[in-house]
Amino acid sequence: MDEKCKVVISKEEIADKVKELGQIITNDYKDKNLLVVSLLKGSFIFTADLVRKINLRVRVEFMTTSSYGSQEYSSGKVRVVNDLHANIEDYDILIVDDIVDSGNTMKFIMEYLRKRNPKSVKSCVLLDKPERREVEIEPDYYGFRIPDLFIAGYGLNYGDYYRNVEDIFVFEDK
Ligand SMILES: O=P(O)(O)OC[C@H]1O[C@H](OP(=O)(O)OP(=O)(O)O)[C@H](O)[C@@H]1O
Ligand SMILES: Nc1nc2[nH]cnc2c(=O)[nH]1
Repeated sequence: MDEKCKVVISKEEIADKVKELGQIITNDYKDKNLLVVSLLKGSFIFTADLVRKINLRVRVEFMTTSSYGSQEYSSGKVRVVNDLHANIEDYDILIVDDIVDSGNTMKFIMEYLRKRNPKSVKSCVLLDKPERREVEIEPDYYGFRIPDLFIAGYGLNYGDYYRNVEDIFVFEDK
């Protein structure tokens, strides 16, 4: 990272929060049949950390969704680039994503998966940006509420890069 970047949430704060979320989810899902559905690409790092803090027998599957392309605003059109092919009727689904911003992605995917008759569908995101909401949706679990900043790092991209940065940061000149 260079001097034009400012850390918004440090890797230490993220690690503490992920551990806390893992403990809450462990408790809430102890009598359920948990299937984590991770929305790529942005959630790959959060999912990898979160599922290791869930102390249960958990199945993990992935879908790839896209609505931003290289832009800083949602196109409003969510594309399922790679679908989930498993039969999910016996499972309690927890959709895991890095961020809820406009809400378009999470709302669309929750409705999309509900049509396949799972036992339950809930959402878990590390970041919630409520000021930018375009549709009505509240994540069931979230790590941090953040203001209207376009952030990167910890899985979130800027252009096609920066997903590997350990902290969550903003470019100060953007
Ligand atoms: O609430 P929304 O406005 O829909 O924004 C949230 C979505 O935007 C990002 O995905 P993106 O479409 O950029 O694809 P990516 O996962 O490949 O980064 C992010 O990973 C979420 O999935
Ligand atoms: N990288 C990145 N992707 C997003 N998708 C929705 N909001 C954001 C954001 O603030 N940063």
